[in-house]
Amino acid sequence: MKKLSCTTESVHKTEIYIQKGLRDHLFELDSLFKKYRTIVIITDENVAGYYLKGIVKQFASFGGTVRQIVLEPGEPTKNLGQAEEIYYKLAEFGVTRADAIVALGGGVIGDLAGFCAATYMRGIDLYQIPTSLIAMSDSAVGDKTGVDLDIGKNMVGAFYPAEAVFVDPVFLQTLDDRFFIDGMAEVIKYGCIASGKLFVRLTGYQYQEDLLDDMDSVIAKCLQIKRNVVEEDERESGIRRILNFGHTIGHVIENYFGYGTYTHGEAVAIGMYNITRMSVREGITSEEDLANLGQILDTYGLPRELPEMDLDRVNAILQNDKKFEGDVLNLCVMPQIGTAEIVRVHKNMAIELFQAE
Ligand SMILES: O=C(O)C(=O)C[C@@H](O)[C@H](O)[C@H](O)COP(=O)(O)O
Ligand SMILES: [Zn+2]
Repeated sequence: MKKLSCTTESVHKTEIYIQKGLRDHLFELDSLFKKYRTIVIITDENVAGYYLKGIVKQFASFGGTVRQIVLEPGEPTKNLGQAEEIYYKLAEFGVTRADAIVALGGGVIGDLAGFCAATYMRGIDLYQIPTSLIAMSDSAVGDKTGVDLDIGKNMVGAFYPAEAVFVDPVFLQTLDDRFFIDGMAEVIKYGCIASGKLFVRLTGYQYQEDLLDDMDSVIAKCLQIKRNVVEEDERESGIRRILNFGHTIGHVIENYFGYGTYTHGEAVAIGMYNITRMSVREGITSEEDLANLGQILDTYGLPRELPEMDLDRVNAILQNDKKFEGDVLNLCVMPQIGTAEIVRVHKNMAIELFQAE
């Protein structure tokens, strides 16, 4: 037998910059960007209306060609057909492996543009400029890219690190209220799974303006937690599963009602509350912590009651969850606010998550 080993250069450093007003100072980052002949900015119509012109101008100052791809907003855009259209556009623009994609938008744009960056010519450089709270506090960091299939959320994708992520909370000033609240579900998730202090802090804001004022440090806390988890387990074979608190139920709801009917955050909020209801029944979590979780979801205007669903259809969707290991589903529960634990549930029992007590 001949034996070879192949060690690849898979360790990658993503720089994460968090600063109010950063979006007006991108032109100062010439050391990062002047090496690209072409930079393609992928965004959606809503974000383009507010910001594209200003951002293009700054990227143009690096001397290369700046191209734009503007997509319809919303989760239904995150599909393989759309990715294929993007590949053809990139080819038409003459994009090579020496060029870069900038994802300017929320979670949908970040996941889709990231997936195209990961797969076009087997990978070109990617930068993320998140403009929604969900993307700033969660999805733009951690290397997950992907698209939805009819049978499940994020079913096709790649772990693909960005070169850098630029977080500017000032973008949130133009974010629709429903999507601000949507992002708060992920922020609350970080309090639930890893920081009781963050959870308590989030209960203390009287007005949205106060929270917005503090947003750079709230986001920094979420991303610090996420960074620590992802550094330990990028490919989700262990601790990274805690980031999926509320997501097994959440992904089923998003898929069941059609992507975009419930926002991701709304579905995750229902998921966090109902998995916790189950863990109270199992004696893992106290009634008091469930009540505190319910209270904070109410305060931020997030839903928590399971909508009525046909259990056979639910079960069919549930079986495509990515947290299955063979017949066993790994579920994140919250023993106490600020802590997380993975419990293993057989696939025949998983449907109980959706059953009234
Ligand atoms: O980054 C992660 O890992 C997360 O679980 C964060 C989630 O908030 C995010 O929605 C993620 O995209 C879900 O991942 P998936 O693998 O369950 O599709
Ligand atoms: Zn999520």
